Amino acid sequence: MSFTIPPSPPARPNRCQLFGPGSRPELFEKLASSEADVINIDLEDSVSPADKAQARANTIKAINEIAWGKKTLSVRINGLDTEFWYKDVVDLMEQTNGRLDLIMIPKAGVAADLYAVDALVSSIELARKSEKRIGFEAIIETAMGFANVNAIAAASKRLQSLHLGAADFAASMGMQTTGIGGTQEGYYALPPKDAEGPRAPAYGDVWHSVVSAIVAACRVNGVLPVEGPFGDFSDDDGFVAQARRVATMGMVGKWAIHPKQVALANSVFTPSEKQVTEAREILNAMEEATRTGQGATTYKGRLIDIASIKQAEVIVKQAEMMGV
Ligand SMILES: CCC(=O)SCCNC(=O)CCNC(=O)[C@H](O)C(C)(C)COP(=O)(O)OP(=O)(O)OC[C@H]1O[C@@H](n2cnc3c(N)ncnc32)[C@H](O)[C@@H]1OP(=O)(O)O
Ligand SMILES: O=CC(=O)O
Ligand SMILES: [Mg+2]
Repeated sequence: MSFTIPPSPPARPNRCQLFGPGSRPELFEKLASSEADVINIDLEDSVSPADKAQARANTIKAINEIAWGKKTLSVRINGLDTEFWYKDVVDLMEQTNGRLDLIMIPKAGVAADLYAVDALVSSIELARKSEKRIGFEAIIETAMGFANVNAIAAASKRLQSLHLGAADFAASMGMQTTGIGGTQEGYYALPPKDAEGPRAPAYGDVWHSVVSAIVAACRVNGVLPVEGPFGDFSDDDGFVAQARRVATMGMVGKWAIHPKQVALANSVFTPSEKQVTEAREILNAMEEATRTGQGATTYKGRLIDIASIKQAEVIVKQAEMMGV
């Protein structure tokens, strides 16, 4: 271990974040009664420019009037290149009753984007003598955000989670696709021309490098790494495959852009009984090994050692936090 110990991320479940446009108030009660851990009311790209002011007013009313229970409540503000964002922040903070938990900053490109929002939020909190400190979420969804992900992850003490926004990311990177998340038709390799057997395409994971960069930046800075949208809500298997891939890579949750995706995300990001049992058995086996002076032993025919304790603890801690 380095002499520098990374901070721990917030200890709250973040398996699924359900989004709904601020311009569709008929959805708000449905967001509140869903099984998602986090609710994101959107003022950005799901709201047309003509509806921005009304969506903001709807959102403020909903924060104040709806019973959100134990949910983490977040609002995605407009980008820092727009005329809307400052008023999103000011009105949300001045006109709500303290129930708002997080502000989500889209298209974060440089650390100073978070600094700017932090300065505004801090000033409003000071003026209002507010005891609660609003947290931030930020989306990595541009080439610039990808290039600066480590600085962004370290930019503000308010930052609680970093997200991959596949749609804007694809556009910003000039990727040849209109698909939002998941396996992309053009990203495949073929076996060599003279290899034996059928020449079936093997699809690769086009999001792998940015997911990996986000996870590492988050883990260094005590921030939760979260996967963004999967646009084709008719494809449950595709959603689950994408979610399982990023869960295996270290992400803790995924967005739902339709209510049918909530249970899918919750099932992937809640450790299964089998995983938890296995993790506990590994911890027991290592306890026994330590008692007999061994650093390494075998479990189900495979090597486990002191590093296995840390791996197993990740799963046990997740399970304890989620009450499973
Ligand atoms: C892509 C990049 C991004 O930035 S993603 C993040 C921003 N986007 C969003 O917030 C979009 C969120 N989703 C939506 O607006 C809608 O789900 C879309 C995809 C447009 C589909 O809406 P709609 O045609 O009403 O769906 P549906 O008829 O299949 O609905 C079935 C029942 O579920 C409800 N529903 C729908 N969407 C939500 C939602 N987001 N949250 C909660 N409930 C939702 C519908 O009202 C409908 O309910 P009921 O069965 O009539 O009672
Ligand atoms: O904001 C999300 C995205 O995919 O773009
Ligand atoms: Mg986006």
